[in-house]
Amino acid sequence: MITTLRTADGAQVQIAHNGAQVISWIPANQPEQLFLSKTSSSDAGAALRGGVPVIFPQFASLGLLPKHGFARTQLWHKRASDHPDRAVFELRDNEITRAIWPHAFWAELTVTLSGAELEIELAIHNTGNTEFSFTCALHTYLRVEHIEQVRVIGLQGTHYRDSVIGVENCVEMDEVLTIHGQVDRIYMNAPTRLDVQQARQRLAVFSNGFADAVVWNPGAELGRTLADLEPNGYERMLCVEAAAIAEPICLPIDATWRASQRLVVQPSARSI
Ligand SMILES: O=P(O)(O)OC[C@H]1O[C@@H](O)[C@H](O)[C@@H](O)[C@@H]1O
Repeated sequence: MITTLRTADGAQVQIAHNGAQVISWIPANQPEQLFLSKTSSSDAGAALRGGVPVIFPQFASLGLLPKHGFARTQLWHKRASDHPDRAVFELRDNEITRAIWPHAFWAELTVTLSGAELEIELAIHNTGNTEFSFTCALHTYLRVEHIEQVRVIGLQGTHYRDSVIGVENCVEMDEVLTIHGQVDRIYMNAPTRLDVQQARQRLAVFSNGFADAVVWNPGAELGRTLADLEPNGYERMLCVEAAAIAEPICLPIDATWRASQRLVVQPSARSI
């Protein structure tokens, strides 16, 4: 099932209830901003390759749980919203989640749309009687014209883990990051604003409450091995993820943690 929100000025976002996964975002008078692979798996229990998968309670294979946790493959429940430009989804622990991760929780994803902006907020609440910790991410697949022409600005001086070669504590030297081949990095304590520049637009990626940022592109070789990535799909996508990985979030009983990612598009290289 898919929920579509539209604003009066023509912006539109689509969210699949499976995974509470945003799968399309078209700002007012702009082209589609999110990548969604044409060969995504439609199998129940599989996440779509693209949009904004919600990663919880474990990022990647950095722990004992299944890769990227279970939130992206669970069916979320859409709540009634009092705002036409906002959709709210929730997921509570159930038999499947407890078999993987023995904690009582409630997760809420709030998607808010306005003319040139999309905001996605993730909230996690501990409803159990022991504290727990988790890692998480909003695994945003940006749609790009061509990966080799994309410029990511804002990471210079930030420490990162290079997950391709498994090396910790690298430092980003470049003022402008360009992508050539496989890139898989966790930038720690990343700036709260990154800019993704292309010939015809600039996208500002703001994060609030997520300490880390992940930049991922599989490159040609790994891309070919991903059955759900369309041929040469790596050329048309770049993941810029808002994440909490390096310092897992420790949530006491009855506490709530919230963090968000906000995307703002501008047609030219003007600053926002
Ligand atoms: O193929 P998946 O499970 O969707 O994961 C995609 C990628 O997600 C990224 O966030 C990770 O940094 C990569 O290591 C991983 O390969």
